[in-house]
Amino acid sequence: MTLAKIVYASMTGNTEEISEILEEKLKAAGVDVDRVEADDADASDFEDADICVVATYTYGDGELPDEIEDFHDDLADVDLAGKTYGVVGSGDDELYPDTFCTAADLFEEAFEATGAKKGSATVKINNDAEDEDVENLQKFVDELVK
Ligand SMILES: Cc1cc2nc3c(=O)[nH]c(=O)nc-3n(C[C@H](O)[C@H](O)[C@H](O)COP(=O)(O)O)c2cc1C
Repeated sequence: MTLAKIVYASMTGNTEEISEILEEKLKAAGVDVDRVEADDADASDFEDADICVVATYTYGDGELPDEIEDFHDDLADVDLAGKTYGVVGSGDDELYPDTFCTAADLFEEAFEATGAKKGSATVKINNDAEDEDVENLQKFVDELVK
């Protein structure tokens, strides 16, 4: 069976909820899911997954949250050739228009260096997921599993 691993960072709950939506939709598509908070995850965990997903908010001035920084940096040391990856970001496009979801962009760059194939365009969500975002997350999952 196909295994997806979702690693997420969330301070106030928006990204955690997004990761739960992703888990639910992947399971509905017949995929086994392992969803782990960044603090408890290691980049090498992705080595036994078929689909690798990161969901992260953006902090500071367009920065990675502290708790997912090591995970991000350690992706440079893993070989994910043959696997599919996808990234989802939560940010605030009104308060931080110039750095909206840039942590998600940093993960996309890191994944590109692992040899994994991008399964879907990065989904960027303004704070918590609304109906339109949930539809975009469904498309994201559909593309990752096909
Ligand atoms: C101090 C601070 C800095 C932030 N910086 C950014 C930023 O640079 N870019 C952005 O898109 N969002 C930024 N945000 C907004 C959060 O990423 C956004 O509220 C997100 O939904 C939080 O996710 P969470 O509920 O999973 O913690 C910032 C929030 C705080 C509190």
